[in-house]
Amino acid sequence: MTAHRLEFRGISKSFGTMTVLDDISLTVNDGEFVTIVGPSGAGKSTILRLLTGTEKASSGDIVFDRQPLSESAATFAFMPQRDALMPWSRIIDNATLGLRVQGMDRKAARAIVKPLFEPFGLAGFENYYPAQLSGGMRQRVALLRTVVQKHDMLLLDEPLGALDALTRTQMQEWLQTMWADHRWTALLITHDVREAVFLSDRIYVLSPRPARIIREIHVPVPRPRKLADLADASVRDIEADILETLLHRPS
Ligand SMILES: Nc1ncnc2c1ncn2[C@@H]1O[C@H](COP(=O)(O)OP(=O)(O)OP(=O)(O)O)[C@@H](O)[C@H]1O
Repeated sequence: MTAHRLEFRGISKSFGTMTVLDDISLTVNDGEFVTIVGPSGAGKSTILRLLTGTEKASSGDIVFDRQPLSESAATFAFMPQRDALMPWSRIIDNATLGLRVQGMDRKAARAIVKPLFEPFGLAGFENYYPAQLSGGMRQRVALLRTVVQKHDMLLLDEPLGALDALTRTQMQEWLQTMWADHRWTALLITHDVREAVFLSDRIYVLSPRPARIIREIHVPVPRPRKLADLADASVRDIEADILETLLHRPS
């Protein structure tokens, strides 16, 4: 039987008279990479804010490991679109920040983070400052800071959105490899359909606001994936299908 970690059951959310989310039901299974794609302003970030506790649903239930989220001890590691690194702190201190906030002392936090500098392509940059790193490297620091935190699920809000196209593509390939190695349970939000197809096991497509789920698409491409897989006809069909849904949404 599939192990759902996260379930949204009929979630709606309004701000005043404006309905943003309308009867959203979705699941994320253990070790699964799920992506939500949708038009700008549809309500994608609001979905993540319901999980981080910044917003509350107007109706419906959020369940984590079969418990209401409000009663569960689930922890989410959240990575925002901007890297949000502290410019005055060295990379090692930025990378350990999440662990320090969770109460770990500096030595223990460094011991966890340091071995990951190599696989994250950051070896030798421990004592640099964020301004001395490229955009792609800064995003890797932000992701490193996110994944080392004690978490049940990663929440990624357009984590590559601020990068140029080439760096973004390189980061997608790198992120895919990292995910294949670690199998974090992950919920990604993106506008980028190719990115969604390349990274995900499953994709939910949202309508414009008020956001409803209008498609759920499985991506049956074996892992590990290579960028060349995107050229495969079956993958291009999935991408075209999602774009068609977004552009000419069925009622
Ligand atoms: N706290 C709030 N109060 C009032 N309106 C809000 C609030 N938070 C979000 N909204 C509105 O809800 C809608 C959805 O916002 P949200 O940020 O979830 O969209 P999004 O799909 O993530 O957008 P984008 O892709 O452009 O980042 C927007 O119209 C936004 O203005």
